[in-house]
Amino acid sequence: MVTWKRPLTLTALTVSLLVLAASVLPTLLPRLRLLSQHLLPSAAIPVAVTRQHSTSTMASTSYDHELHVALLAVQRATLLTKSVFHNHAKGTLNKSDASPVTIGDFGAQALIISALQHNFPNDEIVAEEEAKDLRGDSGKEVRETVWNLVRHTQLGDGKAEEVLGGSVKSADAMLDIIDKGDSQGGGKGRIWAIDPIDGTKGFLRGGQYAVCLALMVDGDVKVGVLGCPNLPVSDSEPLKEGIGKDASDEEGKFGVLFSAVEGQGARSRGLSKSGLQQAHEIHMKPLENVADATFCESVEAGHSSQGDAAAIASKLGITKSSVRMDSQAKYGSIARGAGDLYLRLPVRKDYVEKIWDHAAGDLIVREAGGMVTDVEGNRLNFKLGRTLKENKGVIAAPKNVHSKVIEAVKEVLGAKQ
Ligand SMILES: Nc1ncnc2c1ncn2[C@@H]1O[C@H](COP(=O)(O)O)[C@@H](OP(=O)(O)O)[C@H]1O
Ligand SMILES: [Mg+2]
Ligand SMILES: [Mg+2]
Ligand SMILES: [Mg+2]
Repeated sequence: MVTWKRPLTLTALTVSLLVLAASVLPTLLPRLRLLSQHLLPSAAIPVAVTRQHSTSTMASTSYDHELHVALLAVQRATLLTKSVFHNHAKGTLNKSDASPVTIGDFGAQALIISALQHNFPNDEIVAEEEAKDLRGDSGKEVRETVWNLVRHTQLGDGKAEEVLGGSVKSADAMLDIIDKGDSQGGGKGRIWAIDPIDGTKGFLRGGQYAVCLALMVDGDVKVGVLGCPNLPVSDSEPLKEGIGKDASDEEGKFGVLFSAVEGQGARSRGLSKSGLQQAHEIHMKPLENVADATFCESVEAGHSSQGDAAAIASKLGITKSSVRMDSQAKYGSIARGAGDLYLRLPVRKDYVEKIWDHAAGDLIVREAGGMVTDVEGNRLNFKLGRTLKENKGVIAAPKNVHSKVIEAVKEVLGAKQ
């Protein structure tokens, strides 16, 4: 019996100690927290976040590593698209929805996913393209061309290439990498959205296009990067459609790389063929009177109703003619103050916008001080899968005039019903 008595006494003692601790701790905890706030600078208070990927074990919500990888991955992909533009027949195929896809789209998607898989192997990826047309005998010629582009595209900075995990191992590996972008998306976990070439029609015409990458966490965009090789480097150059000056190519610089991290503002820097250039903050241009606005819209009348945009502009008293440019370069352009509004007005009732066409631009404009909604004034909802099925159109504007623009949009679109 003695052998039972000791443990029983010990257990009783432990239980009374626990009861005592439970009664004292609630009164002690707030005091301890107060004390720690006085003793520790706020930056030293750790913020816990569960990271799923294996390369970084540091708990942080800064997304520094994600941003760094995304910037380098997009910059490298723009080298491939530039090379396609200057040195190749574009190798255009028609997709099932009759929209074009080029060897540049496939190659850029392969390079970006390869970098994401190297750094964040557990993250999901929603990307626009798939490798189906590159497989088998019928896909051999395009596959070989894309493979040659992918394996020969490198940043001229060894450290940057190391961050991205170097080159893709084989043509077959490249096809599987392209198809890793088949996630169905949704509102849970870490999901990257990739548009390897947004504005493919602009790319083919020598107009604007953008290489787009965004990280969503539980459906909120946390990191957004847009590489726009044909935009002028300077934020103050007037907004115009068409190709930017290519002369700077000789110095290894061309176009612009926009980026934003939620809560940390938006930035831009020149694109380069090597490491990252120095970045600076960008902001929407202050606009007191909406009648003074410059607005941008799609070049393609099939993507956005230019008639409705003209009617809305006239209701707002806007007299400047619209600037038409392809791709998410429109988001970047208003975020840097080169224009004021972006109007995307539905042409067909049955068209659903894709998340990769908007995720990066949405964050970049909001972080630059703007507001981005659909034509009803609702925020874009990235939680619903590969498409924005709850939203129609896009209206991006400085915060102070956004509701005025939505009023005009509703009047014009409402009158058509
Ligand atoms: N009927 C339609 N309405 C709106 N957007 C459309 C559309 N058909 C295609 N698009 C999208 O418009 C994007 C280009 O936008 P913009 O007109 O602003 O340049 C295309 O991206 P891709 O070029 O990546 O395929 C495509 O996803
Ligand atoms: Mg497309
Ligand atoms: Mg697109
Ligand atoms: Mg695309």
